[in-house]
Amino acid sequence: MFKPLRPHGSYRALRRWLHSERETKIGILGVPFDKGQPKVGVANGPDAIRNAGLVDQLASIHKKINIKDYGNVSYEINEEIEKHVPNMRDYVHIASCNYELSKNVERIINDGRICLTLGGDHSLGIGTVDGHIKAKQENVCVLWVDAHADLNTNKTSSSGNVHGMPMALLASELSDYWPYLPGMDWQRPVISIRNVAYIGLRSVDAYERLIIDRLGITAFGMEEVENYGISTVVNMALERIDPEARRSIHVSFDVDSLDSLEAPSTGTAVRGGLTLREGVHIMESVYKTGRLGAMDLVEVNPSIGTEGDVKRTVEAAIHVIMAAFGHSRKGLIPRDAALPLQTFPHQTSD
Ligand SMILES: NC(=[NH2+])NCCC[C@H](N)C(=O)O
Ligand SMILES: [Mn+2]
Ligand SMILES: [Mn+2]
Repeated sequence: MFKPLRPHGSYRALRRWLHSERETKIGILGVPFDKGQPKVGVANGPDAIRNAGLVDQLASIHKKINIKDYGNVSYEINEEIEKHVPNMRDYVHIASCNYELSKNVERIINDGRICLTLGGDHSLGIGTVDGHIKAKQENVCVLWVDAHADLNTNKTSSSGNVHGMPMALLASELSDYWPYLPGMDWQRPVISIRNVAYIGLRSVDAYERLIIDRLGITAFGMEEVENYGISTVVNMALERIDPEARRSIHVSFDVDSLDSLEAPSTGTAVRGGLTLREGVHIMESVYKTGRLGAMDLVEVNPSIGTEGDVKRTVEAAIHVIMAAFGHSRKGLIPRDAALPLQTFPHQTSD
């Protein structure tokens, strides 16, 4: 079925490879952006995650983790975009911020790092997927882990919130459904929807459902997670979007994919979602492929809920990120260390 990138050798060698320390270079990018949805607070997501100790925790996974924090993306309003686009709130901000974001993501990946983008709302997926594809010359597939499909166009959206639209802007099959978007010429509808899979869906608008069915989009909703189990679901998703196991994987992880009991501090929480264990399982599976190219962790809103809710949500986000970069619930074998058996006291021979 699904073939992880691995050295040749025995099953034991493969197991060892999967559960040992692996050189991992990470570039962290914060996007304190909230204009893709109406609630205040989500712009503080990146700093809430950093302040909870993200970098130290990542560094503690093992010694071969190399982390560089590139800080937060800042952008200036592109004055030439005076045109607004119907039913896209704060369009000018969306276009300007994602332009900077795409360039930053492209640069971080070209620096040889896996780009970890901390949101901010999910409209930033426009820039991160675009930058990833530019850096990898198109050879990218996307796993969109979300309660929502984020597949509305400005004609189908009932909210006008652009965080409900990024996938529709990225998909080449939907390019004819958009009007000309001033200031977005850098953004090509870069990816075929055949290279995209959803996991976690449970709040899908009518037109989004129509598009998913018409285009035959790979979509594993909560029902499929129940029917097959998360392990089979991730393997099937990767098999569909990356059958030859050679693409760079982009995971866009909306924290609202998790059940609202696990991640209450988010703008559009939906009950009945993934457990934290399932979220972690998804990222462990992606890590094992060795082909994670970029990950977004979006929609953490520290202004929603109690202090305890915020803490739980941020911790959940960090668990999911840790799994993506090699933290193993089984424990890791130090790659170079030989077992110092002679030093175990119970093994001395008398
Ligand atoms: N990234 C998100 N949380 N998106 C929620 C989208 C909700 C709804 N489908 C809309 O278009 O407004
Ligand atoms: Mn969502
Ligand atoms: Mn989303």
